[in-house]
Amino acid sequence: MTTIPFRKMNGLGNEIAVVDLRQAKARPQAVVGALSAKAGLAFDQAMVLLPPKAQGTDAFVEIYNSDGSKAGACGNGTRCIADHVMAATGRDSAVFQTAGGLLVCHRNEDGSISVDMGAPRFEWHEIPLSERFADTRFIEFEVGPRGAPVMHSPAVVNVGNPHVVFFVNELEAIDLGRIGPMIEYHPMFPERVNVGVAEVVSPERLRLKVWERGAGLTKACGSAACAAAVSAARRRQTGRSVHVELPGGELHILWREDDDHIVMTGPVAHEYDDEVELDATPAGA
Ligand SMILES: N[C@H](CCC[C@H](N)C(=O)O)C(=O)O
Repeated sequence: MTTIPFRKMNGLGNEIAVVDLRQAKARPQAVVGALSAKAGLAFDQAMVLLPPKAQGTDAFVEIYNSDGSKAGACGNGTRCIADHVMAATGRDSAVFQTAGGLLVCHRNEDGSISVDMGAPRFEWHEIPLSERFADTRFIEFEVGPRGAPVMHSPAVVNVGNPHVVFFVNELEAIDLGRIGPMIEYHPMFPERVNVGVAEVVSPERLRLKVWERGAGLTKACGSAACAAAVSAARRRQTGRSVHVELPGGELHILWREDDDHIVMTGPVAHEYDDEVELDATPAGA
């Protein structure tokens, strides 16, 4: 029987389980399966730290949604693992590598954590979108009984993971719990997609709610906040520095002009430490 410690955290209510396997010999999938089966634990994402593969990084990170699918980015989860690593090293910076690229993190004077999420990607194949829809001008979805508000002409962007962002005049009119899965699984998105619905409050402020790929409605989604901020700025509806209000709280997003990188800043919360039991001896132990 192998026991693996984990740390339960959250980023604005986005439920995160942090598992540090840099010194442990255990298969990430087995650990995530044990976390999913653990009574009383609910998480949106599990952030699994593995031994670093690149010089100058603290860990290679695998990101698992609650449905077991893997993701290339998780903004809220990255702030959580940065807090975990900085608490252990005593440094105020941390660097991670994921399938989506490098994530450079630092702690600010006020205790918040900033993450350089890299540059956004907009090309059809980078989102990715299906070639079947290459001549599509825009995506339109009926979102309620006939005549109800229809969302259309969304933005699509990859910030390490795929996002589609609809801009609406009244966020409350959209039943994202109902239409989120319809869009997440739409054939236009061969790797599925995170679905954001945003309302522009001012040139410096957005309101956003998110249906997450592989996790459903969450209280906050850092990468979706990045996607919405970049999309609003591209449409000249906001500037490049915006506050994004999510159901769980507020993030600041800066889309830098000089290097095109997106910097997300926000809080983290450490809830408790616990452990999970792994049945069989891990392969390669
Ligand atoms: N559901 C996302 C991963 C987690 C994103 C979110 N929790 C965040 O804070 O960015 C995906 O499958 O791409």
